[in-house]
Amino acid sequence: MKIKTSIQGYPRIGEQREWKRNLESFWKGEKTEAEFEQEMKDIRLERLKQLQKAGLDYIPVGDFSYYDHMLDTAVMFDIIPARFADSQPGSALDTYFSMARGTKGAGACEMTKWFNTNYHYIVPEIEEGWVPKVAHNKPLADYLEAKESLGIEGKPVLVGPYTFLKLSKGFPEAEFSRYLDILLSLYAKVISELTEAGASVIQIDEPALVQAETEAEFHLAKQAYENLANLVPDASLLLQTYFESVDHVKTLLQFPVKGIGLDLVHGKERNLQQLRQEQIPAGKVIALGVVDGRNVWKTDLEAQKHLLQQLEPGFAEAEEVWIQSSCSLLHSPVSLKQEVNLPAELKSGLAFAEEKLEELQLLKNNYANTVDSSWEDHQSSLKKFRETYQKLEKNEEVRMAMRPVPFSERQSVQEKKWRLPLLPTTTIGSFPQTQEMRQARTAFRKGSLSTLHYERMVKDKIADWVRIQEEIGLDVLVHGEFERNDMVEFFGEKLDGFAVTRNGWVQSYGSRCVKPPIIYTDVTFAEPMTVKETAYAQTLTKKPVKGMLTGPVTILNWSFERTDVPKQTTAFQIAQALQEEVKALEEAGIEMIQIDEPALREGLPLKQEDHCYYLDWAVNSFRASAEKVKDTTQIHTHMCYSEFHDIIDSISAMDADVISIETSRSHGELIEVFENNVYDKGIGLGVYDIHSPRIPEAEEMQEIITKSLGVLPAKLFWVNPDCGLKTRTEEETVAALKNMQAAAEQARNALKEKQL
Ligand SMILES: Nc1nc2c(c(=O)[nH]1)N[C@@H](CNc1ccc(C(=O)N[C@@H](CCC(=O)N[C@@H](CCC(=O)N[C@@H](CCC(=O)O)C(=O)O)C(=O)O)C(=O)O)cc1)CN2
Ligand code: MET
Ligand SMILES: [Zn+2]
Repeated sequence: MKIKTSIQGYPRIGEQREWKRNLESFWKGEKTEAEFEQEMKDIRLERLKQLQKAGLDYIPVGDFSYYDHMLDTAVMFDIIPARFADSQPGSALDTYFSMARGTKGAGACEMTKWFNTNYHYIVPEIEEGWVPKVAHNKPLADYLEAKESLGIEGKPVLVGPYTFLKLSKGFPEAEFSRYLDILLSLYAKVISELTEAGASVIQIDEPALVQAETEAEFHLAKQAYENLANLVPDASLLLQTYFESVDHVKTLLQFPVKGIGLDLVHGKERNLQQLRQEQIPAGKVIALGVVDGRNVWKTDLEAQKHLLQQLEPGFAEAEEVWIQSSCSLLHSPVSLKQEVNLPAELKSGLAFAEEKLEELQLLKNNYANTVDSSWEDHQSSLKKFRETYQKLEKNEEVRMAMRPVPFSERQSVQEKKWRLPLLPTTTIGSFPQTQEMRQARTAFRKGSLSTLHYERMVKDKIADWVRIQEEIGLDVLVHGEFERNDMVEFFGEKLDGFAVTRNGWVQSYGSRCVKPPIIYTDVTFAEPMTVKETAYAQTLTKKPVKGMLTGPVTILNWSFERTDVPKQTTAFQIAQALQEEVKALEEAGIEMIQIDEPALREGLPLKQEDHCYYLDWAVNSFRASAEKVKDTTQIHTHMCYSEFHDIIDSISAMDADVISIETSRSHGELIEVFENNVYDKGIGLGVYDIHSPRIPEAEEMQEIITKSLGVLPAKLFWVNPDCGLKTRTEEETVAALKNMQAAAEQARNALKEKQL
């Protein structure tokens, strides 16, 4: 068996987030385009050198991006909405970033989650007037650059046509096949140029195939690849799937491509079961994801070796067997090298992107031979970790959780208690995190700023923003989350059972990164986490201050979770810990509490058949965190950045008194849901996009409010932005919120007039 190593992609951000810094300083105008491009090239080549040094047999090229690989693909095919083409006298790079971030004249393209990850992609908008063409063969440029600069024979990586179109919008659903054909001719051009330039294998990513659950859908994809094979008969394509199993492995093996890639970590059982029954056709390549590409745990190489050995008979005719990560390492932190503060026993159980490359190499080198000492070291440090942490001490019994009194009864007692105006205004929690605040936090961590000084700064910020909110006239205030680095990491630092890293950054969207905490043992409440800041804010105003927590499902989904404990067990443990925080807030007089669950939808399994089970335990975990409050205590939740249409019943089952939900980047598509689905609790539909620096006019927001009031009762409707404001400047925030308040007041007046 000829074993080769490969990965589907590697982090872009660099060991010290050089990539992020370069982007942000360019956006601020601190760098010329030429300087920016040069720095990006340096980062890109440095990264390739590293992959080369690691001894990978197939090095991905073209997965590097200035923002997002879906956006790259759209721009490559000249899929640029007219609003940008028209309003942009600048360079191609300006247009590219305008699509991602919006400009004064044109709202940004929609952004949404990449399958079930915390990575966001830019949704391509294929408009009526699109003239199909290959504007710029970016993978070719990247392939040639690697070859010419470093002598690397790279493996170009493309988002496949089926997946690309599945994730695009703007064209009629019924014309999917027609658009797919158009795209195929463009892909053929890109691929044939790559092949002519010498690319010996091209990875073509089709993660959407894991969601093709019917034979018909699979057939459509197969047909597309048959057409593509006719257009580029000489190309050597490796069709890569990941994040789940494929329902029809047998059919996939019949696609006219050189090789197929399967995920043997996520969707392991279903993929294995099918693979065991197949013989890989002669001359094909089979690529197996055996190292988890999106979690941080060391791979049990012994187990993976055993797995490969079991499968080996089916590979007798295969030309090559690739062992690789389960998906692109884009979703992994970069390197464990800098994690000097983690307990040794924990660190011995971890592997980040760089270490995962070593694992692949180890597995390859020790597959046939007797094992060497580095293999033994690897396995024994994994064993040390397991012995120290893996035993669960507190196996929380997962049980049904529910507030004792239904919303219909809570509503009237809450109305009496809170006496809010019609269409109350509020925000989602965070206010701008200034550079100053972040630097102070970093200094505080390092010990160069005293606790007293740091806490004073936080308090001052809270006081400033309570005043600003009162001046604007908002009805329900927040403290602003200035003490938090991130809505999940912050709780990871305070709860027991979590570890936080120093530099374990992962790209979330654009230049924005997150540092997911690591859940390595039982999760428990240690001490109040948010009471001090919230209660302080409440002393400064007569208006209600809404407490702000991150929900159990979101904490779980945005952390690196244990893979040996069922998710619902961990989620329920987190919920129990949060319940104590909720109680502490209530005792401190905070009786409006928001428990954010932006990641609830993203955690939805990719297969339809697994949805019910997930939603049941996820919704129940949320309810468990809020279960023990007084009837008058108003529980809010917040969700953003996802398609909510299909889970609206589960959202209702969360039983929050008020939900705020993102709508503006999807241009009000969510609003239509409420025409059929009666959502009968308080709801705020986001009236403006906070991820863009653009300041919305009051009229635009009033229009969204009016449209929403066509389908939702005014009595239940709240006015708020799409999400938290931590990424915006103070100036942008104040201006936008003033307009929002004006929009709400205009809408209130209009309602009153109607009633007269
Ligand atoms: N976990 C998570 N997932 C999420 C979201 C979220 O908020 N959290 N929101 C949605 C959108 N995603 C987002 C993801 C990241 C950020 C974001 O602002 N990230 C920051 C980092 C946040 C952070 O942890 N900041 C640290 C700062 C650490 C730091 O970089 N300090 C500097 C110094 C300060 C500076 O120069 O800025 C240093 O040490 O060098 C802190 O505040 O303590 C960034 O990339 O810039 C926003 C939204 C979906 N997924
Ligand atoms: C990604 S959801 C963010 C919710 C959080 N309370 C904030 O305002 O930042
Ligand atoms: Zn949000």
